[in-house]
Amino acid sequence: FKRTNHGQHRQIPSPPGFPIIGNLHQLGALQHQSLWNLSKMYGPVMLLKLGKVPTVVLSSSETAKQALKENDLHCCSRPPSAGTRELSYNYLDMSSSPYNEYWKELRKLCAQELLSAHKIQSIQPIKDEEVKKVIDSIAESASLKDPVNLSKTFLALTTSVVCKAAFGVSFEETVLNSDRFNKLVRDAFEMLGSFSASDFFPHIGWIIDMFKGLQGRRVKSVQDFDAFYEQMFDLHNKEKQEGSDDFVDLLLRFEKEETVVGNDKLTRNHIKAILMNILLGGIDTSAISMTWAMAELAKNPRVMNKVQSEIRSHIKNKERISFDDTDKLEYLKMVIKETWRLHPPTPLLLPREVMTEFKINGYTIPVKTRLFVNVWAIGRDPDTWKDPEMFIPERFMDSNIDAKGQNFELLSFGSGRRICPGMYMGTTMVEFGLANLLYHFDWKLPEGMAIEDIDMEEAPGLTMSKKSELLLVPVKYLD
Ligand code: HEM
Repeated sequence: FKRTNHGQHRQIPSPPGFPIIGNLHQLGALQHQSLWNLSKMYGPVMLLKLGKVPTVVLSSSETAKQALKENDLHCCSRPPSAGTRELSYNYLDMSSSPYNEYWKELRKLCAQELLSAHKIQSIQPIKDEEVKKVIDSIAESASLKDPVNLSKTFLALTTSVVCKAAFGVSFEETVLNSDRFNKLVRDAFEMLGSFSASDFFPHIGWIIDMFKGLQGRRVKSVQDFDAFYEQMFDLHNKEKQEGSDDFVDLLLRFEKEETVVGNDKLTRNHIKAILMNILLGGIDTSAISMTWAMAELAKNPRVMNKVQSEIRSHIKNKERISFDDTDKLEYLKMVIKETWRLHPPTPLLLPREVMTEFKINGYTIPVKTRLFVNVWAIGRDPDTWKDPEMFIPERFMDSNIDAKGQNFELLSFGSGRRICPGMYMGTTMVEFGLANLLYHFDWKLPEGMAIEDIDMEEAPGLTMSKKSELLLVPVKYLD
């Protein structure tokens, strides 16, 4: 890195580090927060050495735009990582595949066949049914005046919707509701979120991972998932339901038709890797978004009242909210954007790897540099946002800013070639889930709890969930 920068290039500002570990010790448990604090001293383009890996962190909307828009093609690959290699069947999935023909064709296939607006609208009956179950269960708690654990409720909701869309409705009782399946998903999230030494010390890190037992746990997690997928494929082949076209049905059809992706025919391993993306990309992010939104609403009764009035005046006395109803809820959409500004579910996006040298703010970013975009920091940048720490959805009134990847102030889904392909699925899930819970119930704090007691601490991990579970007491709105 030094050689490339020597003489002819300006040095990228960089905090001093130690030999071998570089700046690793400066990454706290909440990496986006540590990096934000460092960026206040070293600027919006900052170089860190994480173990052996040169890493550039971008912390302003302007520098994010230079990378993700003006130079996207130079930096839209992904770095190799031991954790994702195992879970992705050697990078056969969308999120960890390097930028190449295979990734381009896979992404196109998934965008058209699995995650298109048309396909997502076709799974609306699944959402309707799952949300209805949630409402019935909350109504029971309301009649007993019991608090509801909203963190768990949202996670269970998104798990059922994503799994039924992916694996089919008919296996709900036998497989998807089982403890075994829930544990599989939990373990995989843990693997992805855990610190892996081999990602920072390419030649010796695996030894540390082995001693820590991480490597063994990874292999076990993948083996368990593999067995689960095989069981699913068998069930789909044996008990094919007429007219059913869940994601597994579609992918097995592509396999049968010998569909070519990149240079390979689609195999079972490709299908497993794609399903892994759907599960790990789709479940957590939407549930986290809904939990943070409800926590902010509980903390801000004015906003809670305003969003509920909007929903209730639009829906009137209908028993169920339809998919189309949510489209008209402008203030709810602002509440969600404001939630994503302060609590982006993936605060550093997914890491990118530079493929060809380019410049940001006049600094040269060499090939193979790892790139993080600190979306969390950008959402709190006082140069962009007035009163950045305050939850004020009205800031989006009369503003064109949305989270679809063109406004670099709000990058909850990323931007450029690697932008989240599940954006429509995620957004509609969050809008629909929140609209229903806010329409059917008022929400009070548990007895003895004051607004100041709502804890907004974040939990460490690849995705940023609320550390303590959110408990609120529902009061039924209509009987
Ligand atoms: C509120 C919900 C969601 C949020 C906030 C979110 C956020 C993100 C972010 C920030 C990225 C990285 C973008 C980048 O590197 O520039 C990403 C990538 C990805 N997301 Fe999502 N996501 C959500 C829902 C979903 C859903 C529902 C799915 C699939 C069912 C999904 C699948 C993926 C995949 C496969 C990638 C990797 C794309 C690639 O590298 O080509 N996400 N998501």
